[in-house]
Amino acid sequence: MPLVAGVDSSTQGTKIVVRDAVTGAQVRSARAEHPEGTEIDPGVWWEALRRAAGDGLLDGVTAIGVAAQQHGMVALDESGVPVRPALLWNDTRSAGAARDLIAELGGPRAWADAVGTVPVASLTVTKLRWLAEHEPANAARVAQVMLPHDWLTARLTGAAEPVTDRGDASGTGYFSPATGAYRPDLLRLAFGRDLAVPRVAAPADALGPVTAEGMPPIEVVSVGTGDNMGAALGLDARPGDVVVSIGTSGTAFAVAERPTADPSGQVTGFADATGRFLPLVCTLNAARVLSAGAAALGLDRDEFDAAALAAPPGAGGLTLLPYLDGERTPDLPDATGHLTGMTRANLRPGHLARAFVEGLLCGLADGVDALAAQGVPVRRILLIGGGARSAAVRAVAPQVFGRPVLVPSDGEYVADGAARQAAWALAATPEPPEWTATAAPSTYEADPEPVIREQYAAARDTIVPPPTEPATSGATPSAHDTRGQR
Ligand SMILES: Nc1ncnc2c1ncn2[C@@H]1O[C@H](COP(=O)(O)OP(=O)(O)O)[C@@H](O)[C@H]1O
Ligand SMILES: O=C(CO)[C@@H](O)[C@H](O)COP(=O)(O)O
Repeated sequence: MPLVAGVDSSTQGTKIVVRDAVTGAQVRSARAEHPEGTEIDPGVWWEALRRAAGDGLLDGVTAIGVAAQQHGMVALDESGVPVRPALLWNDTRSAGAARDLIAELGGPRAWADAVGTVPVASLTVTKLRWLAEHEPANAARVAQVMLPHDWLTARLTGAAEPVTDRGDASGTGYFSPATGAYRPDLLRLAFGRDLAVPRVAAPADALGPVTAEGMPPIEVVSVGTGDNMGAALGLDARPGDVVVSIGTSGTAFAVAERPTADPSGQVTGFADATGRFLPLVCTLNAARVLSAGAAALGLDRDEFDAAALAAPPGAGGLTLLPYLDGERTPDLPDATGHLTGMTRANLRPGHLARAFVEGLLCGLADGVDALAAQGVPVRRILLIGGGARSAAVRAVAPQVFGRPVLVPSDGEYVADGAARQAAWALAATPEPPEWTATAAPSTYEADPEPVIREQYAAARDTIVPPPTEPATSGATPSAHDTRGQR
């Protein structure tokens, strides 16, 4: 049986799965951690990949693909050496650059029309501006810019010409998913001059063999993609499915046949890994809200979940706005968390734990509303990512989203998507292979508890300014919307 491997190089770690190319059955898997931080030497990703791939994990593998955290700026000199550590998607130092770039192009709508996305600090284009302004000596040495998955794919193949896909390219801010072409004018606007960028390959292209020293002789490397695009492919998400991922980032996204262009900036109009589109909302605060809450309360994960589940919906009036690392959606890069509604009666560990779980989920429910406002159909919600392993998250999610929530069997869906792309490149078929060896998701149901989102919306609206450009494709701008209480 031919074997394929998928790599997920995400913020907190590298995960690799090896699957049967035909059925998709999982054969083995491994992971290696990344250090904390919002900038990192790309070599650390490579070493993590090699560690995870150790002990013969990739023996017998015929094709491999890499999906990685989106947006990270890997800026390289003439000889392909990084001029500085990569700035990651969750680094907010370029928030001022984002504001400047929006003004210089003529406002948020101009950006949404140009590239489907209004820049925030996460986008590569703003990091290039920051580099040009704050580190001119480094900027002067930059010859080419690429994304984390592009860099890892180039390390695997050793190819002189770096390659990317339209999914990951769509998160740069200088590529239009609607036209499928780079916007070198926007790169120049940000950086002041041209830079070499990777060639955008077709979704199922096969790039050639792995040539990296110390790696097994794998025949085919696929084009790879961004991690959220990888998850959509790994889950085989179809129109009507909204995936809510609780990893380092919180994301809500859906596969769409048409591009989106949300001038309110809440929905980023990305491309997917199959030739379609991937409207997406991303928050900076997700699974680590749970670990921060548990640490503050001196509880382990299970104790934290049990405490949250013992408290009532709405936590007796306690509400957390979980902007612990600043926030991206809503666009509040310098925000901190807010805990409101404290009384002597609700200042108890269980109520606090519940407020952390509810605050995290309400931010993502706002994201689902923002997708719906762009015309994205919401028929099923699929919950994935490390945070979806939490019993409290699984139980509270249907109360917050106001509908049942499906939790696919525990797995690494980003890595699975990269593996499925590798199998696609191997098969050279028009569509990705249908994998049959996937378990049915578990369904979590509960009565909607509108009080949770009402409290959250009231707290949020005291600090979130109304959008300067309202969302246009749907009914209501979501940052001030509690329609998720269906
Ligand atoms: N049972 C659990 N309950 C709550 N959080 C969890 C659980 N298991 C893992 N996590 C959290 O999930 C996060 C990792 O999720 P993952 O989706 O792998 O992130 P990323 O892809 O960004 O590296 C970590 O912050 C970890 O603490
Ligand atoms: O910036 C985004 C999406 O636009 C993030 O979703 C990153 O792609 C990082 O993902 P995780 O490490 O949380 O999976």
